[in-house]
Amino acid sequence: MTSPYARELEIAQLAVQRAAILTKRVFREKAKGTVSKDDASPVTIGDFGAQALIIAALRANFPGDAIVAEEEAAQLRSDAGLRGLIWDLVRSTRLSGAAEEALGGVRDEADLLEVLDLGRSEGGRKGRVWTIDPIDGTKGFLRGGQYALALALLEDGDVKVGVLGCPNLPVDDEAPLEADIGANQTDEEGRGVIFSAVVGQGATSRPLGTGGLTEGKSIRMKEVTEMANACFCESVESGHSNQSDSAQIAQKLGITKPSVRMDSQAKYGSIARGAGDIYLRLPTSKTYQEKIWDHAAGDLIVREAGGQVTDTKGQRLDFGVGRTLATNSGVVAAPAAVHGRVLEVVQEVLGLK
Ligand SMILES: Nc1ncnc2c1ncn2[C@@H]1O[C@H](COP(=O)(O)O)[C@@H](O)[C@H]1OP(=O)(O)O
Ligand SMILES: [Mg+2]
Ligand SMILES: [Mg+2]
Ligand SMILES: [Mg+2]
Repeated sequence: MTSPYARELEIAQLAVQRAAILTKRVFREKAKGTVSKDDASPVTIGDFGAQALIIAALRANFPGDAIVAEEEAAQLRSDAGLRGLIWDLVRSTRLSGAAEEALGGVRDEADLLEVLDLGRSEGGRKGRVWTIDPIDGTKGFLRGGQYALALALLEDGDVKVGVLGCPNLPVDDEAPLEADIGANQTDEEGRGVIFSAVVGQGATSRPLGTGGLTEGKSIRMKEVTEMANACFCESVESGHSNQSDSAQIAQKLGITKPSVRMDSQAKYGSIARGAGDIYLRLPTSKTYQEKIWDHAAGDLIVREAGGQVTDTKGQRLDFGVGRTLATNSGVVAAPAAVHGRVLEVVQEVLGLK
């Protein structure tokens, strides 16, 4: 008997692997087709292309499922030049060998727009919903830092399958955390990893390849025996997480090492394999609502690796209330044994208790 969600996991990983071939191609090109979105955040031809390829794979394999994805086609309808660039990339990106046969493709430019807009579901508490962040950490991607391709399956609001493709993290689960890597290191041998998890089945890492999936290794969070030696991760962007609050929290916890700053859900993957210990995301504004695609895959991968993930109020992240985590505030992810202590100090510093 195959285990639950085996097919979803396989297709999700292949879809992420194929889309990562595209984002890596875009990174190597000088012109990344960067445009600004309404909220002034950047989006590139890599974001659109990767989203189209991932949705095409879901459409071919799970046609009845809803999809909540970050990007939409609107900008491409009025910009034929940008649309053409993305179409060229999408039609020429494939996995090697038989793996490609399991994944559907995009037929033409009109289909490209249609596929991108399949990701406009409102999400919610009912049924199967995939959530996609084609490039999480676009700013990191542009800088030559960390970024992730994130894909998760929710069922009735709970994360059942999570996949994170991290093209610029070391394959080696034992490799130390790097604060930042130079753009010229992104293509070096030994980088590119996929983290994955299925609810109740643990978490795994494997090299990010270009064809079929290679064998995975089970990953676990590291046990924190002494808080002083714990290593915590946070955003590079001070607008995404309050770095002065986190410095105070670290100090109160007796943590002596400086935080490691990296972009994207690579932070969740890194703590899940014990390269780091704690991930804090502390609100910088009262009005910003975290998006479900920025957390769903990472949340499950960390929990399946022995971690606990809550918001700053101590509540589980609730992926069933729509496209955003409207009822949550920030993120506190840590090994289960020390999560309570970390949360206590977070609440002290943020004045929540
Ligand atoms: N004010 C904000 N607070 C928290 N996260 C934000 C904020 N603005 C944007 N983000 C999102 O944070 C994510 C990156 O997180 P990190 O800094 O940890 O890598 C991105 O998905 C980004 O969204 P966007 O995709 O719109 O840029
Ligand atoms: Mg994101
Ligand atoms: Mg994104
Ligand atoms: Mg974005």
